Amino acid sequence: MNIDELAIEVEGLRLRYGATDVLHDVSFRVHRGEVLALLGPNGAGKTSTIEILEGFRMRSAGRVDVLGTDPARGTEQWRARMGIVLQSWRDHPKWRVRELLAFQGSLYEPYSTESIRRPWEVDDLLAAVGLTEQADRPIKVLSGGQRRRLDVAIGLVGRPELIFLDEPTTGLDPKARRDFHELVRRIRDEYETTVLITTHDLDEAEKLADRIVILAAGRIVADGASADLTRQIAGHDEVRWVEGDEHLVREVPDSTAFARELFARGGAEIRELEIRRATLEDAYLALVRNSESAAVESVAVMPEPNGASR
Ligand SMILES: Nc1ncnc2c1ncn2[C@@H]1O[C@H](COP(=O)(O)OP(=O)(O)OP(=O)(O)O)[C@@H](O)[C@H]1O
Repeated sequence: MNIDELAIEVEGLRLRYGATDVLHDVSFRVHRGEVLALLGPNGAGKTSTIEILEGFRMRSAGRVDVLGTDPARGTEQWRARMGIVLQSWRDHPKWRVRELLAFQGSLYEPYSTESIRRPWEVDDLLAAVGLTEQADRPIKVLSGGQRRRLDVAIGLVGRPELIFLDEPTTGLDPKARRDFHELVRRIRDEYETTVLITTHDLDEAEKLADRIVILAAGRIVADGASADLTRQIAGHDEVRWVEGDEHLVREVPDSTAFARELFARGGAEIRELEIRRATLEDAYLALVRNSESAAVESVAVMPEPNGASR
């Protein structure tokens, strides 16, 4: 894999619905083989951004390049190199799981190449998404989580080089969610698939993504590895303790040094010391709050990485 190759490049993207700007000057890049999580509160512009990248929505301004092509001029051949898993499930109640995947897969046969054999063999794909037992069942009898796995399988059947996953784990139980995370790691590691995932689950973003981009009110407010976002934006640990009758709380940059000083000063008086490290959720909430209270400049947390941090 050429780690310097870009799968997605977005520069100065703007989108306007009527008189309202919903994306203002959005710029980010995704390297090939990287997992990027796009986070942001409801209405931030995530789905609009993804739809522009997929070629389903026209932008108002800016430059967009996805797998070497401007999505506004994407051909069928270009589209066949991408997989898409939408938020809503398209109903095919009478089809059986295997039949549907075989049919969807057949659409990709003309796009098979020497290096990427399309489609994904159905039994292997069923095993990869954990639907082997449901292979011959009609879709209407699947549980919500099983349907979600089928959505993911439909997104993968064409062996995409780039897959868009819009809130893919909504409605999955913890075991299915963990299986799904393993599947994403596998398609990245074994097939070098680039993954762009939107989620409201910060834990999921932290576990899965090489990099996180946070969008708030149509602007990028952070772009970096999750550990860097947490450290550089939230940056402070919370220290709680009881001294005499008083319950005290401080936010400090270095909790170890603070605790040392505290004991040196207070000695036997200090009880119930608790230290809580800032989490990605703290960083996220701080950023979204800032962006709501003021027009914040984009925060480049990390220099553009030389590829995925694995
Ligand atoms: N067709 C449309 N016409 C007018 N406004 C729209 C249209 N589609 C979306 N919007 C507005 O654009 C903004 C961004 O919407 P978008 O769906 O991209 O947000 P999102 O980040 O995906 O939100 P969620 O997390 O709720 O899915 C919202 O304010 C939404 O109301």
